[in-house]
Order: sequence, then structure tokens, then C-alpha cells
Amino acid sequence: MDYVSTRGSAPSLDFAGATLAGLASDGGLYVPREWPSFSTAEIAAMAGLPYAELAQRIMQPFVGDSLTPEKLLELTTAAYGRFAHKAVTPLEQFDEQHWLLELFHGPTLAFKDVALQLLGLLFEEFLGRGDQNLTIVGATSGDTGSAAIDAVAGRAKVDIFMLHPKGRVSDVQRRQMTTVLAPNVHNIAIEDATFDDAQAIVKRMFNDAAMTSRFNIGAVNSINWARLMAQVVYYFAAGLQLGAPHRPVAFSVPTGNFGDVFAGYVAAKMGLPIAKLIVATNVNDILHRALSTGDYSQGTVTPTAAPSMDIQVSSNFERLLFDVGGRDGLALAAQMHGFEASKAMQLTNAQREGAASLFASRRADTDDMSQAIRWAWENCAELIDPHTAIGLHAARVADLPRDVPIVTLATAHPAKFPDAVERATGQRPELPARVGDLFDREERCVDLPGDYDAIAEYVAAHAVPKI
Ligand SMILES: Cc1ncc(COP(=O)(O)O)c(C=O)c1O
Ligand SMILES: N[C@@H](CCOP(=O)(O)O)C(=O)O
Repeated sequence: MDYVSTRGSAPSLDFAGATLAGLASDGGLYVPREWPSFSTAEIAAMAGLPYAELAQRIMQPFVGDSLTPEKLLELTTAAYGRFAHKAVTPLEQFDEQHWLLELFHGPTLAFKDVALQLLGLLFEEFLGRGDQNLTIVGATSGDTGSAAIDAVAGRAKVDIFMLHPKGRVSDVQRRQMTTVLAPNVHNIAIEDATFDDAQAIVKRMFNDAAMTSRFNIGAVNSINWARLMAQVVYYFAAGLQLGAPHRPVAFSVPTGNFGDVFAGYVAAKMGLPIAKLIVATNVNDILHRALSTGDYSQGTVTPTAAPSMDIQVSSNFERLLFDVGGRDGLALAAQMHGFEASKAMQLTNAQREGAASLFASRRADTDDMSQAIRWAWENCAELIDPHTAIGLHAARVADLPRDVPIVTLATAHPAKFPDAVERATGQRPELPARVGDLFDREERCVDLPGDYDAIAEYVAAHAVPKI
């Protein structure tokens, strides 16, 4: 399998190359040249497989010759062996139509662990084959940061610089990053910034020759294809439990950077029957506007109780626009450059129509979110986090036939956002024992202004140059 850039001019790479490269050199995102697909019989034969084996089967076509099936299975077994639930991503029934896919049983309590536990091992495997090291530069609105840090802390040949918008992540999220004191971990809180600012700085660094000539810059954000690939697996896991491939299932996905829901799109391309992918946003609703009216224009980011989704530039939307718009990389590059310059863009008819067949979208405000948390508590005795609640709200107002099961992706553990959960239910969720004494640990983090040069200078001063 080889990978091409959504902007049409970067060299194509194999899976190992795309994993280490992160962002393509033309500013685009890597996608597989074509979608592998499974027959109905092949999908049916996956029912009941342990998660690590299912993951190997689903991912092998993407990995190609970069890893043998035995090696990939060894890595998935190690990655998912760290999860606190045997099923890895268990499915809970809410009522006749609604299900919750719990993606927060990993070490840092959010869905990011599903991909990042594997990505840490992939880095180690691929870097071990040569003599390069990797300088990971990432942006986080809270969850990617802790999951990536957990996955690479203390590993040889890797340094990680994680940028978060100062004051815009929850206390639990911040401490999950800043209390990891391994020498290869560097936390940077950016003053007066949003996640979008942090993400723009990261992308700029990938295309800054002064940095890329000295350092192998790598990505842990969902711009890295390997992140999305690993997330495809749980769509299959849930679908198979609910009757796939013989019965279509819908998914409601709390969305910010469009990575998680794009993984659902990939699952559909691979043959999983998906009735609808519901894109659930908070009031930072660029994706809801784009999908419902074609208007992809960057609004101001409003801080919400679901801070991980306070995003107004959704990286992975570019992957969808590329695929549904006819895979014309040069045309998309022009469209994306226009967006970067003007902060606004209209989807083409082909892009709108291509997206409309599978995607629907809903926007939830603070009241919708709180009501969904309360509904889950009062009707199902489940505490759910604000991001999951936005997905659940969207699922409950989606206009789908009663016989289509709707799976809401539960993307974070409620204890990551205890204040919002307590406000809605009067119950304060407790941190699971596996995160230990988080509030007693020492923190380490530097504050920097939201200025590209200051951050590049800091990275350059602390990173290990290319070997
Ligand atoms: C808890 C949580 N839910 C939902 C999302 C949105 O996922 P995505 O950015 O893949 O759309 C994020 C962050 O990305 C998150 O951390
Ligand atoms: N919500 C994310 C934002 C980064 O998204 P990513 O999926 O591209 O890494 C976070 O928690 O950091």
C-alpha cells in the first residue's frame, strides 16, 4: 500500500514512511492510494475475534509490507493489553435504539489511547530499523497530549514537544501531561491561544526548512495517517456486535478535528455497512455549517465545557474533501490555500453531494449537552462526559428509522471533566485508580507566547538533531 498527499505534489510513501513523516511535505495529509475492502463473508468471519486480532486483520491491508502479520499482531496485543477492559472498547446498551461505545478504558481515559498506544510502538519499531531519531511536535486541546505523552515517555530516539492552549484544558487533562517528568517530554502552554493556533504552529514547523533540515519532525496528531487507521477498528468491533455485515448501523461521533469520524468513513469504504455518520459538534460548529450549508468558514473559538472539541479548523476535513471531490490534489491544494488566506471556503457541489450520502450533522449548545448528561444519568445510571453528551444529543435528535441501531462514541471518561458532570447530575465522577495520585504529583511545563519563532526556538534548543 502506498500513500499519496491530498495536495498532490509530495512524494508517495509506504506505510512506515507515512507514519514517520506525519504531514506531507506539500502541506497535505497522507491517504492510502486506494481503499482496501473486505467482502461480506470476510467481515462476517471477523465476528467474535479478540480486539487485538480484529485490529490486525483490519489494519494489515494498510500496513502492507511494512510489518508482517505476526509483527502487527504482536504490536496490537501489546498496545491493547494496557486497556482496563477485556473487550478494549466495550459496547453498552442505553435503550432499544441507542448504544454507547466506551473508548476510554486506556491509560489516559480518552479514545486517543486506542491509536496512540499503537503509534508509540510503531515509532519504536520503525525507528529501531535505522539510525534516525524523531522530534514529535504536537498540538492538543487536552486528550491527544496526554495519550501521546503516555505512549512515548521514556522511549529511546523520540522527543515529544506538546503544545496546549494555556488555561483551556481541564485540570485533569493538564496534569496528565505535565506530571510526566521523563526527560524526553516537553510540555508547552501557549499564552492567549486556542487549539487552532497551536495546530497552525505545528503544521508550520513541518514546512519550515530551517527546522526540517535539522530535525526529523514527527506527528502524533490525527494528521498522522496511522492514528486514523487504528481508529477504524472500533467501528468494525461495534458494527459486528450489532449484526454487521448483515445489518447497517449508524454512529454519532463527537467531532472536532474530524479524525474520529473520518475513521468511520474509512470503515464504510472498507465494506462495513454504515447507515449514517452523525457529526456532532459543540457551538464551535464549522463542521456542522460545512456539512449542512457548504460554508466552511473559520469562526472565533468559544471556550466550552467540552474543551477538546473547541476547534474551528478541522484538519481531517481535507481528507474527506479530497476523497469525495474526485482526488484532484492540485485543485484541492488551491482550495486549501484559499482557505488559509481568507479563513473561508465554499464546498464544491461534488464535495457537498459526496459527503451528503453518508454524513449528517448536529450542533449542541451548553443546555443540550447538560440535558444529555442528565438523561444518561437519570435513565441509564451512566455518567457520561461532556463530549460524549454532545454525541448522545445528536444521536437522540437524529431522524433515523427506529430499527437502525445508533452507536454514540464515548470519547472520554467522565472524570476528566468532573465539574460539568457534577453541574448536570449532582454526581462527581471519581478518577479510576489507574491514574493514581495525579493531583499530588509535581508538574513541569513552560509558558511561551503564541509566537511561531519563540516556539521553534524552544524546540530547536531542546530537541536532538538528526543523526
Ligand atoms: C474527548 C474528545 N472527544 C471528541 C474529540 C473530537 O475528535 P476528533 O478531533 O477526532 O474529531 C476529541 C478531540 O479530538 C476529544 O478529545
Ligand atoms: N481533541 C484533540 C485535538 C487534537 O486532535 P487530534 O485528534 O488531531 O490529535 C485533543 O484532545 O488534543
